[in-house]
Amino acid sequence: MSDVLAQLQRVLEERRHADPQSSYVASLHAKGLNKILEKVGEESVETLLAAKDAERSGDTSELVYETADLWFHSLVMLSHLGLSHEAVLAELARRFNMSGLDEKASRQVDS
Ligand SMILES: N=c1c2ncn([C@@H]3O[C@H](COP(=O)(O)OP(=O)(O)OP(=O)(O)O)[C@@H](O)[C@H]3O)c2ncn1[C@@H]1O[C@H](COP(=O)(O)O)[C@@H](O)[C@H]1O
Repeated sequence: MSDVLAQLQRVLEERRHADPQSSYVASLHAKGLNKILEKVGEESVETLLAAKDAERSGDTSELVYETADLWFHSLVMLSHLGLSHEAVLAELARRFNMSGLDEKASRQVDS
């Protein structure tokens, strides 16, 4: 499973130059950043609503589905701007062993 993101990244890169008529990802690239951001926003809201439903019902299947949509559209956004999931994974790795509370406190001292 760990190379799912790498495989998807390769497809997303190929789609940057593909025919928009033949590919959903290519059609998003062709429509431009605002359309991609609109989809990221839509999928964010759908994920929030699915999380509330999951808490209420105990059924998490819709939450997994919507989170996959959100991750997918976020990856399209990064790809559109010449970035990949690797930049995000590197940032998460950089944060290993860094308490979120300590990180927040260090920002408050800086500002
Ligand atoms: N993982 C995905 C993936 N997840 C979600 N989606 C699409 O994202 C869209 C989600 O938007 P909505 O739920 O809002 O559905 P919609 O109403 O059809 O969307 P809009 O018309 O409002 O834009 C749907 O069209 C889904 O099919 C995806 N489309 C593609 N991929 C991956 O990207 C690869 C390349 O896809 P193509 O570019 O289509 O070949 C595929 O092989 C997959 O691996």
